[in-house]
Amino acid sequence: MQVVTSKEMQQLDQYTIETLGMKEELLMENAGRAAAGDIYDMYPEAHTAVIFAGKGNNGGDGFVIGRTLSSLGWNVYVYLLAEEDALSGGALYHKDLYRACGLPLTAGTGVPEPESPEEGIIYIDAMLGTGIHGELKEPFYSAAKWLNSVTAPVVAVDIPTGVPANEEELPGMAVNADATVILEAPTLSTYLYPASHYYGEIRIVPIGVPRASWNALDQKRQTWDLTDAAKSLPERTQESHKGDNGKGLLIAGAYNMPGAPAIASNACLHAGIGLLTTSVPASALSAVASHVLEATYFPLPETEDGQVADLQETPFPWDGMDGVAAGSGLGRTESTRVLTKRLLTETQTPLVLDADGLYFLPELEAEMANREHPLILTPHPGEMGRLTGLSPKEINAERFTVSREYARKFSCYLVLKGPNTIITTPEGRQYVSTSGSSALAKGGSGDALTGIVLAMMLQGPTLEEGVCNAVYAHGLAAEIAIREGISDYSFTASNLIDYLPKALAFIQAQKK
Ligand SMILES: NC(=O)C1=CN([C@@H]2O[C@H](COP(=O)(O)OP(=O)(O)OC[C@H]3O[C@@H](n4cnc5c(N)ncnc54)[C@H](O)[C@@H]3O)[C@@H](O)[C@H]2O)[C@@H](O)CC1
Ligand SMILES: Nc1ncnc2c1ncn2[C@@H]1O[C@H](COP(=O)(O)OP(=O)(O)O)[C@@H](O)[C@H]1O
Ligand SMILES: [K+]
Repeated sequence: MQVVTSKEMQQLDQYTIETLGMKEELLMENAGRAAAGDIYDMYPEAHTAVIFAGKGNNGGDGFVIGRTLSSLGWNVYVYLLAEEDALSGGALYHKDLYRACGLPLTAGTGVPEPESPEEGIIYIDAMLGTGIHGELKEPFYSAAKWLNSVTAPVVAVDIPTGVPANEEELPGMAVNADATVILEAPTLSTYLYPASHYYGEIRIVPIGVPRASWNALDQKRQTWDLTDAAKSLPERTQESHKGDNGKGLLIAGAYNMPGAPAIASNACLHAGIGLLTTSVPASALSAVASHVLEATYFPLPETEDGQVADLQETPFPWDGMDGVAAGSGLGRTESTRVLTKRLLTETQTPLVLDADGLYFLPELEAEMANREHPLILTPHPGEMGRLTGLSPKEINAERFTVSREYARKFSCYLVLKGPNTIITTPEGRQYVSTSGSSALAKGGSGDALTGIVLAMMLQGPTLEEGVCNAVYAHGLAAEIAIREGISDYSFTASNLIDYLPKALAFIQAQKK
């Protein structure tokens, strides 16, 4: 599923109408019909739709939805928040058709009187869609406020009115929908927070935009969902041996941080790696090994307090590896800086850096730029802030743009974590993972992700797909755990590791 900006959506629309010759009214008919069908299925007990329509195309969709739901047996009322003569194009055509069908319409700039709550009423927000600019003006401001006060379900068409489509700051007022029926493709704000909270349940309906229109659009941003994971996750062959499934080296931890390497190692092993060597400061080894039986170990020299030390001459076994991951729990000492520099310059395989492994990168930009082998960085917004000099708030407001600029600048794969983690390739292709749960907002979740990325990037089929699958499976494991009754209070990275086998089995089952 492609993810677009409002401008890209307009280009798609324009190509379909002007170049391919599909009538605007027909495209709107398709859109409204698809949305109405979805709303009808979503609320089998409902019998009445109260639709708030604007004067643009979002309002035009509202008239089609009204007419369609009426044909399906519902009572419908449209409140047009504009004078009737303000409409033009497809919206005017569908308003006239709605009226010609004898269906009720109130036009003007007032907001309807509040009604007593009644079972079976659905409010539909078809006021503004991707055409919004800036703060909501009247009468939409009051109408949005009014819709936010009703107890009945509110379904937004395409975008909740007031929410910008792109990476813009949320205005003071927006419709807080229970569900949003997105037409054809989601826009950026669907996957940006806090904007995404306003969407409620996300439902995406195809509206029949021809493939030719999509092919003409130069855009490289999409979701990564169950279908993508199932399609790309390679089948394990009967005759494979451990060497075929990737040999990885994980460098992590300290005497007082044995959890990070233990979690990352277990996650890596459960995500399918053939052979794992875990490298931890010597005094942490027995604690880690007692939790991870399947790894082999490469102890690191350490300081008196059990942190990595003096790694300048350490003969790391990376020559025999297919991939290396480093960072979690290493600390931010000079030794970590030395290690990070050696990793960037000496490893001849894909390299994953996370947590403390990201800390010294602003001092090692030349080494990053000169690196010839794939580099995969997995920062959370705080770490991304350190890499870019921006605040986490600024990062989250422009997650797509910030990730793309950084990944292209340093030719790296960037996994910007958070709800709807974004994976960006060195060429600027972007994937938004649709899996995840707020249960993951706990120490250790990131360590688990590092391990899963190390394992899955080595499974392929390409590194890009492997990294996307790692992020997807990580989020799905948390979702399944919550679905099966684990409280999001209690959920830990250990639960995530326990549920990873179910998540992978679920993805594999979709292949059948
Ligand atoms: N792109 C596509 O492929 C399709 C889009 N359709 C619909 O078209 C919508 C976009 O339509 P439009 O471009 O006409 O735009 P909208 O219907 O979102 O709104 C445009 C109107 O809102 C006003 N407006 C903008 N910002 C405002 C603010 N802050 N306060 C008050 N009024 C404001 C503008 O002056 C303009 O009159 C989509 O969201 C979707 O619902 C569908 O009809 C068909 C297919
Ligand atoms: N609210 C949330 N919704 C979905 N995923 C989340 C949420 N909060 C955190 N995550 C995920 O959990 C992981 C946390 O990683 P990180 O912040 O590095 O944690 P730590 O370093 O403590 O292990 C990331 O994969 C992130 O995407
Ligand atoms: K809307």
